[in-house]
Amino acid sequence: MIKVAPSILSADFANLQRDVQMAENAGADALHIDVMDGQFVPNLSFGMSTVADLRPVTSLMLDCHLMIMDPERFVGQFAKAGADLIGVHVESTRHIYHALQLIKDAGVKAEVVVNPGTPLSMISELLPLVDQVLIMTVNPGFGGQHFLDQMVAKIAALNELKQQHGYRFEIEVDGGINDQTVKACYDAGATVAVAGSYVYDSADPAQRIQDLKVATN
Ligand SMILES: O=C(CO)[C@H](O)[C@H](O)COP(=O)(O)O
Ligand SMILES: [Co+2]
Repeated sequence: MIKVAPSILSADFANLQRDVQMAENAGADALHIDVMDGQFVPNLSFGMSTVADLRPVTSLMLDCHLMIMDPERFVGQFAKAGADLIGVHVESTRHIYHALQLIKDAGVKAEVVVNPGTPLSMISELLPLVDQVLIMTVNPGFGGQHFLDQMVAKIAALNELKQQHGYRFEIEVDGGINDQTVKACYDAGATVAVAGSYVYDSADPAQRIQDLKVATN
């Protein structure tokens, strides 16, 4: 069964505590927090103060997906705010290895993220270091986009590398996840699924979290 990390990008920001606690009560495994700077992606969202405010209201693991340029400038502050895992895009910095080392030095789980157009060869040297790899299944920046089917082969290729070398990282997928696409990702080797609009744009978001789990059971 896949682990589910609802993305609060599609939550009601005026009722964020309610929407986070709903996810926790519904059996979510983590909370996905999309941080955008208007530079790396053409959108703005949350910062570290949102992470700090959410920390005391949930015991869910806080999975912070940084879609910002030169993320090494901020990883210390996100760790201090209460992040449990910090994801940085390989495309967002000249010093990705250093950024991941900074995350680990801060005592937080480290994740490398790859955009749809970025080949896995860009992250091969990083695989022994990371706790999680995030394969973007949409172009980053917005919720509610369509899943890119071509990414299923990329997930399978990453899982092949994982098995071949005995790596222990989790494989997360993000973008366009619903009860159909989650199964294709799970079958290809994904272990964690982010879902924003599928969960929060529903009349019964708690049921949707369960639906994702049932689809991969
Ligand atoms: O990183 C993201 C966008 O850049 C979001 O996590 C993702 O898009 C979730 O939204 P949805 O499930 O609606 O596609
Ligand atoms: Co995300």
